[in-house]
Amino acid sequence: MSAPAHSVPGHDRNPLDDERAHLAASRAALRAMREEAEALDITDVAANWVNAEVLRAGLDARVKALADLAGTPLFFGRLDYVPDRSFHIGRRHVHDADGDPMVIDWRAPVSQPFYRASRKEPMDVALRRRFGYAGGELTAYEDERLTDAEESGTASRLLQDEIERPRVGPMRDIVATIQPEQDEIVRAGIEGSLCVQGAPGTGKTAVGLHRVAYLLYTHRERLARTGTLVVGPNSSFLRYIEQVLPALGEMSVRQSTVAELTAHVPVRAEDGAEAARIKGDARMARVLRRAVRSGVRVPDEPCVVVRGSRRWRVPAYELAELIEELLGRDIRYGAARDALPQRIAHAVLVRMEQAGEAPDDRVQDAVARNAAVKAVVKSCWPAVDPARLVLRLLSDPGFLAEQADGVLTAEEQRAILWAKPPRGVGSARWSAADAVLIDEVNDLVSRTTSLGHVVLDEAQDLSPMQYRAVGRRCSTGSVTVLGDIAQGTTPWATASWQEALRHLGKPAAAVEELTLGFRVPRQVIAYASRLLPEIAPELREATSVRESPGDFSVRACARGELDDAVVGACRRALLREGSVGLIAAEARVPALARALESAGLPYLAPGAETSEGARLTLVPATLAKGLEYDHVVLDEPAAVTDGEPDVRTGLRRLYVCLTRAVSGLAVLHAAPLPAALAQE
Ligand SMILES: Nc1ncnc2c1ncn2[C@@H]1O[C@H](COP(=O)(O)OP(=O)(O)OP(=O)(O)O)[C@@H](O)[C@H]1O
Repeated sequence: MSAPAHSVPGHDRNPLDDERAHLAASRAALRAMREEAEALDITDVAANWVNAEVLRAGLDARVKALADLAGTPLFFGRLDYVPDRSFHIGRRHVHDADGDPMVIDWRAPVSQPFYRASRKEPMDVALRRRFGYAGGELTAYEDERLTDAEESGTASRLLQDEIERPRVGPMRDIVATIQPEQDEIVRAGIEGSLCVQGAPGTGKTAVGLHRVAYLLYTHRERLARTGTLVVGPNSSFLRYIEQVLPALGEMSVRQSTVAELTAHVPVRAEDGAEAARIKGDARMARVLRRAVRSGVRVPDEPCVVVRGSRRWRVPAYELAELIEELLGRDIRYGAARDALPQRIAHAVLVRMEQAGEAPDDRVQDAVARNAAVKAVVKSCWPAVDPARLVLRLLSDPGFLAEQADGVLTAEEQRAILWAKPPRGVGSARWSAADAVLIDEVNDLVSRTTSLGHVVLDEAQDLSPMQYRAVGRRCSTGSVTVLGDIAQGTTPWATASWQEALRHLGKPAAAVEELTLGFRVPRQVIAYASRLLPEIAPELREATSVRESPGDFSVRACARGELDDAVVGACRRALLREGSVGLIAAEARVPALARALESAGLPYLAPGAETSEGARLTLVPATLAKGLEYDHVVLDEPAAVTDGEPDVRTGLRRLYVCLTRAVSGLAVLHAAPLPAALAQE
């Protein structure tokens, strides 16, 4: 590979000049494409006002997608195929006035070798060129001649610079530097569901977002119809990632937390760990299924329908057969309830025909709406209100005992019963886990609409019932599950991906592993990995592709000096380039906030966008997951572990906090460190 070049011997013209000319021409072509879209007159083609509005909205979206974002390179790479075909690769497709491509979308099949081709497998690529930019200006290029036996393969400087670049602001796309093992996940087919286990900073979130962009490009129409969804752990995380997909030209992807997906009631209470664990257990699905059907009964009286002067009688045993038959079928409770009046009406029609009448469909519909038929349905297959049903289950010990018999122990039942039963759905103090139970009942009553593809990030933290809630939102679509078992910090965190996939309803999904760490410096990841034998002994230690060793320090202070020392560490970190995250146990946040304020250091809350002018964020340990900062100051690890209900969860929380750093980590403590971290 040649180093970033500014001139090439033997050539009069600097290739950079040619590339700059191509960049200018591509920009002009993009401008022309946008102007053409803006100028399109739809009055002749749109038959009516509604059509015109739909067309206009589509065009507006197209014009927006054609914007030439200042500071974002229009292309970042080039592939020369043998013989003699060359493509520039960028975020979007650009063509000239004749329709010939000037820039190819990174997601197109011809772009794939940019990410995958190697000396071992050149994939017909003679030359791969990467471009370096400063702002929107092309400043360097780097060539790899994959079929040239003379050239030795060395690491790409531009790639390395991109990885090491200091961070500030929200998460960025990685489209110019997706690595081969990541690309395999990004471009995996839409039919198969996938699960990715990866250590901190291996790019799981980045890969998941690029995968959505890839699938939208490859299956545009299908996914426009069925929809896509990205599920993340909390709103500050979603704010951190929300600009990646729009930067890739994709505006239509919904991003949500599990809590938002299941927000059927206002959540006003928090469960204790034991109650939450039981409510999140998959056995609850059995209890709920039973509870939904608990009101179904067989009648002991016939149904008598009066029409004109005649009375038609369906005997009780025949009604019972209809109900038994519906119970035995695998259809939703609500669908069966809708079907029952038609079944009874059909039984009446059979009798009419036997009596020589010739009733048609309209008669059947009328009979189905007859008061006597409705009365049978009401008493034998009662309507179920999901929130009311869950309320009854959690407040009526007798009802719960009946539905949970043989499924939950008496002790478990006691643990989930409300101490003080609420008066009604409106006044109940619902917890997040209760909302998930209501979501399950909703689905038992009427099927939840499935999306085309769902990306589930930080998946290790979900309870089995939460997996089920996500699973029904992709029951006929596919899912990409991303997570790290070692970062599971809920009492119900999943122990194995196979189990999680079963609850999601995708037991056949392949489990892949990402192994290269892009975020955390080598020394820091080695330090954090000392916790692995205790928190996830089956997992391998993460690697780091970062060249710079990073700053790393652990400092013991006297108890009374800790706050000042932490403020001092933040000050020092702010002298460097990039964002600074002060991570601390929730209980320590108020004291540290006061210390920062009296020191005159302004700070942000997690999720608020960092900028050159506001680079320090005070992050409670519970919200650190998924985020990253150039420099991390970690306050009092013992307080972080003490904030969790058990030792393993505490150490896992600490592992998450230790692995947020991009360039440097300073650990400050007054209390003793956990044993694994205390050893020299
Ligand atoms: N191929 C790549 N090129 C450049 N940067 C990358 C690449 N892959 C990942 N990164 C960067 O590494 C950092 C970590 O990525 P990401 O947050 O996706 O990791 P993660 O596996 O989700 O981490 P965690 O488990 O801690 O949530 C991000 O800044 C991301 O942009």
